[in-house]
Amino acid sequence: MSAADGVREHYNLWLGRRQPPGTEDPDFTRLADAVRRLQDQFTASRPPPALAAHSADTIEDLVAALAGYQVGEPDQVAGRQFAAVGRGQTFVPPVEIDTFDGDSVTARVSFGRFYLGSNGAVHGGAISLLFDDLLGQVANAPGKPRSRTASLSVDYRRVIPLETELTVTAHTSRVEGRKVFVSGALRSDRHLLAEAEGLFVRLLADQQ
Ligand SMILES: CCCCCCCCCCCCCC(=O)SCCNC(=O)CCNC(=O)[C@H](O)C(C)(C)COP(=O)(O)OP(=O)(O)OC[C@H]1O[C@@H](n2cnc3c(N)ncnc32)[C@H](O)[C@@H]1OP(=O)(O)O
Repeated sequence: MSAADGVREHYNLWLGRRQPPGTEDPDFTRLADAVRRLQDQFTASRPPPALAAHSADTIEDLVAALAGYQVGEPDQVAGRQFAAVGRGQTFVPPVEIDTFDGDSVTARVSFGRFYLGSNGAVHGGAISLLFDDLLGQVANAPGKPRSRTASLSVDYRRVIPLETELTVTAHTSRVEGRKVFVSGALRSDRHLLAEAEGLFVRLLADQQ
């Protein structure tokens, strides 16, 4: 298997996996962290018009500079910086793994201002996003056949606070043929905040 195939094999599957050799990109990871901070600052800011216009000019220059370096999915580095919290991507909130035994994971997460829904609460879609990504990683743990989300159900038990360190857990609850059921929970230090049940269906050869 070539190095390129090795990267493809691990396409966006990071939990329990090492960074494929030769794919580390610390400068890109730093860029992703900066974009993430930009998302938070942008969402929270109310700049005067001149600063808004100047910021737009600056970002448009950056977009133009990056336009010359677009690559296809096999060569993408975003989301594949497995050693870094946030993985060099800016979509899923950064999850810091504490334990993972192949079937269950415990981790910490904090939602920045970018993920605000309203009235101080994290957007419900961001919670589903967190669960889909983490439960999906458990379903696709090393050595397991590839699977995709068929169904994801989230129960929102309490308002989820921004900018607060929370604990997120997930574990495989059962496997029935091609169906892998993964459960998840999000907790503060005092409360259960949300729970999720995911069904991940193992792919057939022609669905890979
Ligand atoms: C290359 C792969 C890479 C993996 C990506 C990793 C990225 C990591 C990113 C992180 C992770 C992010 C992950 C993501 O976000 S993955 C992205 C979001 N998900 C998708 O795009 C999946 C789209 N759907 C499909 O492709 C097909 O529907 C699949 C493949 C899922 C099943 O279609 P297929 O034709 O193959 O199977 P089947 O229909 O015969 O069903 C089989 C069994 O399943 C049961 N069933 C099915 N659906 C449901 C349902 N909704 N509720 C309850 N049950 C359901 C069904 O009754 C049957 O049960 P049984 O009768 O046998 O008992």
